[in-house]
Amino acid sequence: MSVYSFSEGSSVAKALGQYVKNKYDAAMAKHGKFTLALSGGSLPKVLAEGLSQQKNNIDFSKWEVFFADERIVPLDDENSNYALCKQVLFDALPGFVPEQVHTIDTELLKQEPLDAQAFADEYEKQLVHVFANASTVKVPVFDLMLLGCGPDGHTCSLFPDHELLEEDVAWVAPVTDSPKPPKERITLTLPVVTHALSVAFVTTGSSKQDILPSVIEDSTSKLPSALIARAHPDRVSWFLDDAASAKLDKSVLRVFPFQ
Ligand SMILES: O=C(O)[C@H](O)[C@@H](O)[C@H](O)[C@H](O)COP(=O)(O)O
Repeated sequence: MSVYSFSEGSSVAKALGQYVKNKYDAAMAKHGKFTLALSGGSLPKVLAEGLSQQKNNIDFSKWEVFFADERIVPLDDENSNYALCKQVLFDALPGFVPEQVHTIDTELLKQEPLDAQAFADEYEKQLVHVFANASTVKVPVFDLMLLGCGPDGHTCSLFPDHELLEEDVAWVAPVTDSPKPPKERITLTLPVVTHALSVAFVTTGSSKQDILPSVIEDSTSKLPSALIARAHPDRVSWFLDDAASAKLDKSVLRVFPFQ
């Protein structure tokens, strides 16, 4: 696991931009596109700042973007992860192809009562379509997952002690009891997240400093972020600021290698 900590948010953003560009280059060399899953929360703004410094080096039309989790709300709702990403990323950087940014199917919002499972099933179909040559593969393999980590150790919409941590069949699952509002969401499941070629957690601010030692240093932790980080430690990077990393043992911190 590579854990990086930076003195300020702008340095986290710059390093994240360099890291994503590096993963994008590797994916382009391998299969001519870049498959990415994105979380909401604070991540999109940090990512946007980092990518704005790389925009002349990246062809965003080659990006195939899914949401690692999404709230079941209209796409222009203030709670929509898509709405936030549209504002700071897809409209702000040149070249994103709308058909390659995969949103929840808002037609399903018309159904009463709301059927979260239907949203998950439809989103899984979009994954099947994009990862079509995955017909022989049990799980889609993303080039990169960009995730947050909540103060309770949750990531995506996978919450501590939740039954979804046992899910080993579905690629996308409904959540109807999210402790973080809104309650209704869909999320990629652990099998999908842990099969990604690379996973980066982007976590800043002092509200994260108490949980990070359990997530990063405790090899027995059952917290969702820890389960992902431990699945393939060599594929996992953490982008922290010094406020978030304050309670980590300094020996876990690495020097950021990309320039
Ligand atoms: O839709 C969501 O709620 C997010 O995808 C969620 O999983 C987020 O990544 C974490 O809660 C961390 O959020 P912050 O970075 O804002 O703390």
